[in-house]
Amino acid sequence: MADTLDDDAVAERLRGLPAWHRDGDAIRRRVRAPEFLTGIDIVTDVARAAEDADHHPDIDIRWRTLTFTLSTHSAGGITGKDFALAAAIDEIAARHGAE
Ligand SMILES: C[C@H](O)[C@H](O)[C@H]1CNC2=NC(N)=NC(=O)C2=N1
Repeated sequence: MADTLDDDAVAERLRGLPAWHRDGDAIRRRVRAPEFLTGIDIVTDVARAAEDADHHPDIDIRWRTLTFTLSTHSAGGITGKDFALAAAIDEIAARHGAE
């Protein structure tokens, strides 16, 4: 099981991923897709990355706005796995022209 990161480590890593913020035991970002179906493509690509990593986000879809929430449930907090998937989500969002 991955170790949870302490508050300072979470804050330090968030500085490298400015689209993300902390909410309790999770990190979260909103992605605004150019079109609804582009948002669904983003969700599909994130789902594939999540399966590859065996680490899965909570995803909220509202028209063109996607919200991704990452936490390591088995560890009861935020771990390096969450930041690795966060970076992958940033790359996928950028590739699809999302903000
Ligand atoms: C057995 C498998 O590795 C676990 O159930 C994984 C699957 N995906 C997961 N995703 C997230 N976000 N947290 C987990 O603890 C987790 N556990």
